[in-house]
Amino acid sequence: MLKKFSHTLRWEIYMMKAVSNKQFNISLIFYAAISNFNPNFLRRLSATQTKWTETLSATPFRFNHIQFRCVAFMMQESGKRKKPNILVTGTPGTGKTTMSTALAEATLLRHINVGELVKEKNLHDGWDDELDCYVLNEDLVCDELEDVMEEGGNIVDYHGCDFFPERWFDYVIVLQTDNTILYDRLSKRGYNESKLSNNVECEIFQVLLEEAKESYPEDKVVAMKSDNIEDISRNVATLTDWISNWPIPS
Ligand SMILES: Nc1ncnc2c1ncn2[C@@H]1O[C@H](COP(=O)(O)OP(=O)(O)OP(=O)(O)O)[C@@H](O)[C@H]1O
Repeated sequence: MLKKFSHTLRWEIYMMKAVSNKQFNISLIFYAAISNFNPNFLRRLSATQTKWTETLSATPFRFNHIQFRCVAFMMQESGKRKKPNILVTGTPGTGKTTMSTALAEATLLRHINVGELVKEKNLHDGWDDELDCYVLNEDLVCDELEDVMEEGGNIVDYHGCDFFPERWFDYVIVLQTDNTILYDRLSKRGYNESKLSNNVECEIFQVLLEEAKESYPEDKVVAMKSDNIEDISRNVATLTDWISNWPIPS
């Protein structure tokens, strides 16, 4: 009896901490729901009724009324992020890494350079000689990022955007650069003629902007000019302002 009580109490303390830090996950939630909790504790947690109740009605779990509300509340809370996630995309050379680094310094958000991550963690299916780059494995990349994206507070930098889950991002920034400036930047990198013209054409036809508009709601997608240092400073200031005013969930 005493053993059961102390086990329950330990879980209650753990759950209270998890709830206040918003660090719970679905398995923990179900554990809570099917555990023998003190009704007062469950009542405290279930103060908020949510639309998750409809989802929960469809599950095979049999909850009592209080457990049901408790789980609904925690599921709703677990879907919220304390900090926004930002995707910075654009043709190679438009300045994604340069701007993301400066933005991460200004906001203390985490900068994730997907190209580097793919190399570092082997999240690819080998090297493409023709395109002169790794063939990214989208499933491996998404699996690798899922947990940190759920947490929030990430600046993801990649020259593609259509394979990430839409729900991950609060803002999608598409950097754009004047064609001749981009040509010069990519020549300095030593790109061969075919890679160079492919990328400049991609910029001329605004391929990344179209991809972003097709993959995310229009109000999340913003194009920003990135021709010179002043553009970077202005973009970083604008984004820092958005991030600091990003709604903290109640
Ligand atoms: N707004 C800018 N003004 C001046 N120079 C810039 C600007 N943005 C980037 N550069 C320069 O262009 C080069 C490419 O920048 P960067 O590596 O940030 O581009 P990227 O979009 O991240 O490229 P990739 O997709 O290949 O990683 C760097 O030498 C950087 O200093």
